[in-house]
Amino acid sequence: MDIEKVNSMDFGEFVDVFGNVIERCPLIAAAVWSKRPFSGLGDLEKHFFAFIDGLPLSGQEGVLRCHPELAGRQLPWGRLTAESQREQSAAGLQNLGAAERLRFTELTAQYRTRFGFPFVLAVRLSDPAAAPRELARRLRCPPAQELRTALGEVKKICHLRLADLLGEQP
Ligand SMILES: NC(=O)NC1=NC(=O)NC1=O
Repeated sequence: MDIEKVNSMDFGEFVDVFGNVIERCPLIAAAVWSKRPFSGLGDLEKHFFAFIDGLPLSGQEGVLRCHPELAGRQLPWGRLTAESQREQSAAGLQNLGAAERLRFTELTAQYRTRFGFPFVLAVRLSDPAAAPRELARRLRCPPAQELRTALGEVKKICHLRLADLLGEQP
């Protein structure tokens, strides 16, 4: 899809297409539509990122809370969004060994207890085997720093999903 097609979309079409580039946050696409016309992928994602950056802390935490747990209970039951299902399956998280999955589950529970939102990682850009180590590392970060890190991962996921939709190299 080229940027001219994006700029020609009415509100409903735009939200249908871009409503899940930020996981389960169609409101962000609904707001970004007003910023058209876009000059390209970079301009489009700049507006998605700006919306997130402009949210109050409660809103930024809310965006993170809209993300499914990594390799969580939802994965085998297919209750993830199509994008998350694709990303998490491709990352091979469901292939974690029993011991790894148990450690990962324990760490994600500790993470959510400490920060109040799920551990978010752009799995397409990470080595899934390193995910438990990355989770253990981030678990020790100060909350304000971890919020910024987690939102950075949301932006990476957004970039990848936008690149897919526009048929561009991520
Ligand atoms: N909690 C998460 O990190 N979720 C996800 N990361 C991805 O790359 N896709 C997801 O669904």
